[in-house]
This record gives sequence, structure tokens and C-alpha cells, in this order.
Amino acid sequence: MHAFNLQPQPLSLSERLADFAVEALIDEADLSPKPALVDRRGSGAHSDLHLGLMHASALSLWPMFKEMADAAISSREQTLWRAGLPASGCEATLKPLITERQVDLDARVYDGCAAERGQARSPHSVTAIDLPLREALGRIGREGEQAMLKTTGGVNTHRGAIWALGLLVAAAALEPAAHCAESLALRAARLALLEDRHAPQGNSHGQQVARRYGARGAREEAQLGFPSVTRLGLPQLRRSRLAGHGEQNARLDALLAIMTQLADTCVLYRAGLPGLQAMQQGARAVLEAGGSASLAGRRCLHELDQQLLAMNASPGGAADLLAACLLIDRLEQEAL
Ligand SMILES: CC(C)(COP(=O)(O)OP(=O)(O)OC[C@H]1O[C@@H](n2cnc3c(N)ncnc32)[C@H](O)[C@@H]1O)[C@@H](O)C(=O)NCCC(=O)NCCS
Ligand SMILES: Nc1ncnc2c1ncn2[C@@H]1O[C@H](COP(=O)(O)OP(=O)(O)OP(=O)(O)O)[C@@H](O)[C@H]1O
Repeated sequence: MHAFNLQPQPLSLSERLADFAVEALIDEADLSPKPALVDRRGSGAHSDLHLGLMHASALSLWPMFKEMADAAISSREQTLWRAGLPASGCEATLKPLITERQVDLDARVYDGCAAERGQARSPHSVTAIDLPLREALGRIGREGEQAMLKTTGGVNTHRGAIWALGLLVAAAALEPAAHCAESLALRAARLALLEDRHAPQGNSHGQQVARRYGARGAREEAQLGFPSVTRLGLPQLRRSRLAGHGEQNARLDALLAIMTQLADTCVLYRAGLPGLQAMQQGARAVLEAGGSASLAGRRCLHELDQQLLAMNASPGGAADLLAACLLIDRLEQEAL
């Protein structure tokens, strides 16, 4: 026996999920040129952010993502144990879920992903999505926010991303074999639909925007199963890849596709409805001109960048959802 074991230890599921989440955040930050966002060129519309800070913040969140995945894994194991099932199986039948909205989400999961399993599934399978898990994720997310703020000296670099990617990491850990985009996003939605009783009642920018414009932002996007990602970002990412546009252009196109329809509360808070309209119309113009890979599309992208900078309208919510898109894309490709 040697004193040192030089064999690399295989990473656990939760470690791999934390790696994927941090990589998605770093890839999003590095992607350039993004309109009015922090990227390799500079700080966009943000006076208090820069690329190094985004990287440091992303890395500081690794333990948080791992802890969220661990919480989901142990919730699943406990549920299986209570149901008298071996931890390797997840096809057992449990009680129906609580709300009609959740049952509706369930139906969409099983319609969308039946092919993934090659067999029909009971709509009430074990997924261990319950209030204790939701509240554990809320606590871990709030602690992660504190770690982020400590790293950045109090600047909000990744608040929205903690929420979106945290839910997705937990959703992936709950059923590692079911990693098609729809099923992942809808498991995350079921978590987001549960009300965390310990969430502090704040007066965030998102809440102010909700009162003023009725846009429910990050919370609603998650509760609906990340439609901006599954219906806009991911399909565009695939279309642009298939068209041979190159990976960076495909990612920019995915961001733009998300921007065409998102009610981004960062933009609404900073630049109101004119800012949101400029973001959505400008993003549409780039895609209609041929996307980021074309010369005409690049010109429109430059115009959009200038216009959003002039309005101080940074699409931070769309950036978070691009990171979510990259994470889901990665999870779909990996055997967990
Ligand atoms: C739900 C969250 C995002 C708070 O949302 P709220 O709109 O009140 O806050 P705030 O304006 O500070 O931040 C929202 C962030 O979401 C992003 N965002 C903005 N618009 C959108 C949108 N339409 N869709 C998705 N994300 C968006 C932006 O990055 C923005 O900065 C979240 O921070 C939260 O509640 N955290 C509590 C801890 C918790 O439960 N964590 C669970 C971890 S899984
Ligand atoms: N590349 C990026 N550049 C800028 N913001 C990003 C980027 N990627 C993600 N974001 C998201 O944007 C949000 C930061 O946006 P913003 O600074 O407008 O939020 P805020 O703290 O609510 O507002 P303000 O800075 O106006 O006080 C973060 O929650 C973060 O998740």
C-alpha cells in the first residue's frame, strides 16, 4: 500500500452537477459580444461588475450547488426508503401530487419524455419533491447568496442564476436518468411552485417591478418550467449549431432568442417598458437579419448593444436563462 493514492477519485454525482453549473455560469460570462452585459469586452451597462468578479462569484457558488444536489439526493433516498423501495429504482407509485397545477405539470413531463424511457410511466412516480426539500434549497440558496456577496464585496453578480441553476441542479439530482430538457425543467418547476415559509419578505427590484408592471420575473419563469429556455433558447441553440454557425454564435443566438420574449425584470427596473421593448425588438431584428454569424446580424447586434447601453438596460435575467440553457444542454448530453 502506498502512502499516497495518486489515482484520481471519480467525482460524485453532486460534484459533477456543481461542476456543470459553475461551467455554465463561466461560459455565459465569457460569451461575447453580449448586448449591455458583462463579457470579455467589458462591463456592459454595469458600473459595479467586471468579468473577473463574475468568474470569482461563479466559483464561490460551487459548494452551494453541490449542497443543493446532496439535499435532493438525500430527499429521494428518504422517499424511496419510506415507500419501501430500493434506492436504485424510481418507478414506484406514490400518492398523487397536491395541486392541480402540479398534476398538469406532471402530465406534460410524462407526455414530453415518455420516449426517453422507452416505456409509459405512472404520472405519480417517486420524485421526492416536497416542502422539506424546497425549504432546504431555499436555506442553501440564501447561504450561497451570502457567500457570493462576501466574494464580490456586496455586489449582486448571480442572484437570479442561483435561483434558476439551483433548481435545475436539484432537479437533475432527483432523477439523474431522466435528463431530457422538458422533464428536468418541469421537475424544477414543481420545486419552484412550493412556497418556502422561511423566505424573507423583501423589497427586491423584481418585487418592485412586479407591483409596477405585473411582471413576475424569475419566480414565474421557474414555476412555468423555464419556457424561455425550453421553447426559445434551446431550440435556437440547436438550429444555429445545425446551420453550422459555430458554438459561440449559436450561444449568442440562443441568448437573443430568449431576449425576444422575456419580461426581464432587470431591464424593466432599469429602463421601464421602453427598455423592454428595445430589448425584445432589437433581439428579433438580429435573428431576422441572419443571427450572430451573419454580417447583417452582427450590425444589428452592435446597434442593439449601443441602444441598450444608452438606456442602461442590462438583460441580466436573459443572461441567467442562457446559463440555464447551457446547463440543460450539457445535462442532456452527459450520462449522469
Ligand atoms: C426568486 C428569486 C430570484 C428572487 O426574485 P426577485 O424577482 O424577487 O428578485 P431580484 O429582483 O433581486 O432578482 C431576480 C433576478 O432574476 C433574474 N431575472 C429577471 N427577470 C427574469 C425573468 N423574467 N426570468 C428569469 N430570471 C429573471 C435576474 O438576474 C434578476 O437579477 C430568488 O432570489 C429567491 O427568492 N431567492 C430566495 C432563496 C431561494 O429560495 N433559493 C432557492 C434556491 S433553488
Ligand atoms: N454577464 C452578465 N452581466 C450582467 N448581469 C448578469 C450576467 N449574467 C447574469 N447576470 C444577472 O443579472 C443580475 C444583475 O443584474 P442587475 O445588476 O441589474 O441586478 P440588480 O442588483 O437587481 O440591479 P442594480 O445593479 O441596478 O442595482 C444578477 O442577478 C445576475 O444573475
